[in-house]
Amino acid sequence: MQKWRHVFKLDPNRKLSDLALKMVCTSGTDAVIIGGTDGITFENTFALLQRVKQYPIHCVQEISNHSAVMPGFDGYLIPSVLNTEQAYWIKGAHFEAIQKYGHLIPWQQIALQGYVILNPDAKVSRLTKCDTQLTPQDITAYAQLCDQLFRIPIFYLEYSGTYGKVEMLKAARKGLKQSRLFYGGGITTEEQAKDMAAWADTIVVGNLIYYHVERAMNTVKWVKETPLRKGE
Ligand SMILES: CC(C)=CCC/C(C)=C/CC/C(C)=C/CC/C(C)=C/CC/C(C)=C/CC/C(C)=C/CC/C(C)=C/COP(=O)(O)OP(=O)(O)O
Ligand SMILES: O=P(O)(O)OC[C@@H](O)CO
Ligand SMILES: [Mg+2]
Repeated sequence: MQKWRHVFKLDPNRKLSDLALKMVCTSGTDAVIIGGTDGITFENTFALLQRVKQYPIHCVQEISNHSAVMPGFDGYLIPSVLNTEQAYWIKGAHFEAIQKYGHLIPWQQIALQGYVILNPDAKVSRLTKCDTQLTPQDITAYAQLCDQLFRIPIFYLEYSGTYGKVEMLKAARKGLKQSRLFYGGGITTEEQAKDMAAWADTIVVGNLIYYHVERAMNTVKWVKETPLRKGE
């Protein structure tokens, strides 16, 4: 995870042809994340994991509900939503999962992600009732909260389904010292990929795989050829 520059996120609740899956897994991306907001079950997660396992690519699960928790992944990403008032999405679901699986949890393979979700129309925003009306100053403060106070290893700026604002990414970068900065949301063009890759350590591409897989393949090179800027 410390070296990831580009990753694809696959949704077990969406159809993907064998050819498209092969393209994703042999694209040169650094890892495949399996997860999504709704309709995620043990069965569809298991089926997708088995398909991805045919390829020599790191595959991690991003856990969004208890019933899909599954052994066999190379690692686990656990979201915690920072810009919600609902404690359940910050730590409540996590408490329940630990009560259920505590004795089985491979702690060394787990990383927490501090999410700030900024697209009000994404399913994940509606689910977690997050406050998306944030200023760049708010984003810098959330980044500091994540990094300096909570010491969470990943700060994830999430625009799922829509392309975000570079200014928000710059504001996040300002507040970070240790945490990695993930950006995900609406990347479809070379310019978008490069503009975000200049500020984020890791770029996550999801939806594009499902409607234009050839273009999604290009995002790997667009991101990887972009140098990372750490200051203005
Ligand atoms: C051996 C064994 C059993 C191994 C596993 C052990 C293990 C790792 C146990 C789990 C420990 C643990 C603490 C789990 C946490 C459980 C949990 C349910 C946490 C809550 C996570 C959370 C805040 C979910 C809310 C939704 C969310 C933030 C999802 C992240 C993914 C995301 C943002 C997807 C984007 O949404 P998408 O579906 O693409 O949306 P659009 O359709 O709108 O684009
Ligand atoms: O699906 P897109 O909009 O590419 O976003 C990627 C990822 O951040 C979703 O959780
Ligand atoms: Mg999605």
